[in-house]
Amino acid sequence: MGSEFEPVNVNGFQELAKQLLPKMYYDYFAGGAEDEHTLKDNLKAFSRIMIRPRVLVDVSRIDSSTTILGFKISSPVMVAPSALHQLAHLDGEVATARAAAACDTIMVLSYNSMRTIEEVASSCSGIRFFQIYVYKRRDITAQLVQRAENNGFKAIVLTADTPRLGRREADIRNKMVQPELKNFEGLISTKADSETGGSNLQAFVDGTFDASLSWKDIQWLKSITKLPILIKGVLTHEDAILALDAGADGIIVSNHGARQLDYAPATISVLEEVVNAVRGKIPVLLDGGVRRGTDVFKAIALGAQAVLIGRPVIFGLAAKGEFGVKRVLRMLKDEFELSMALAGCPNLRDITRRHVRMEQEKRQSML
Ligand SMILES: Cc1cc2nc3c(=O)[nH]c(=O)nc-3n(C[C@H](O)[C@H](O)[C@H](O)COP(=O)(O)O)c2cc1C
Ligand SMILES: CC(C)CC(=O)C(=O)O
Repeated sequence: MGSEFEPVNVNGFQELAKQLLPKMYYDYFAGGAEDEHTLKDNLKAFSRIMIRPRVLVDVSRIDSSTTILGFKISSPVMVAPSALHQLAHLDGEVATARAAAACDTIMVLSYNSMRTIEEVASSCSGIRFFQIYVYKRRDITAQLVQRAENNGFKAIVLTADTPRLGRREADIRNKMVQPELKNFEGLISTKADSETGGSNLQAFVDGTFDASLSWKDIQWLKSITKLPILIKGVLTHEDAILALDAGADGIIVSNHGARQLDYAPATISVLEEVVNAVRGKIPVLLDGGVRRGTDVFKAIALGAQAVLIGRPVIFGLAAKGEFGVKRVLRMLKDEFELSMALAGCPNLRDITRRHVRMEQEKRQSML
């Protein structure tokens, strides 16, 4: 199988990426924390949910578009923030941004991107959010937030699940080296030496990230930006309520693609808990393990406004650059629209809780 192999679903891009990338980089992108239990469960939990299709509904027109924080997107599949895109493809985050814009969806740019905020912003028009970690040097985080705001980014995504780096054993074995990050040039060194001789990511995070960050700091974040703030990494109803109380404008149910706390729950298994706590007051989004249009359908049925995809984008980028990312986004949109048609839901608002059956509901099946 050479690089001529043409994937027919997003998993095919992972196979291609594995053939093409150096092992150190493929493992960094694909891997999860420790036993990778949650990594597997993010996928398995989707497969435990069944769809209850309705028939004889007029589905001659399918509209999968939706609105997130007032921004219209062509389907509820967005690009999750992920670091270091130039390790997948030379064009890096610029290619990803162009693909997202061409597919009329929102890209969340990672704080740890390799192309700068300015390069991405000037590469094409498109709706973009900016993801942040908070550094011990808060002035640096504040400067990046300001730059994102000045460059037309529309929201800030605060990643809340990374006070320390999860233990990614493949990276430790491979002695993964994080390249220096251009966004921070002249501000802070993003070079780090591993004390144990393994991956340097741990040393980098320990040296720069502020592990004291807590709910009260949302007020600080609000004081430095006018942009709406989404909290990424919420997995419980308790934290959903705290996010609401802190004045968050949105929640992303996420376990960081199973790269942080292993044995954290699969995201789709806790989505409903968060949605019920939020009671429609702010949008709830989800990422983690979305690989099929049917996964998107299940997340929408359980109350998500949209989903984000991480690895599929990186694998599309690694395999075929901007074109590969477009293919991934289009495949998921097409598959999602097919699911909508086959389940009897012409619009997103037609997809309801009654269109899915969770495993624990099997015995009292309404089918
Ligand atoms: C290689 C890689 C790098 C990531 N980097 C970031 C990051 O910089 N910031 C962040 O908030 N999340 C990061 N994530 C997590 C993603 O935003 C997202 O939560 C996750 O990838 C979703 O799961 P999926 O890969 O199964 O779609 C990263 C994920 C991967 C795979
Ligand atoms: C350096 C890391 C914190 C980037 C990241 O979020 C990840 O690799 O999951």
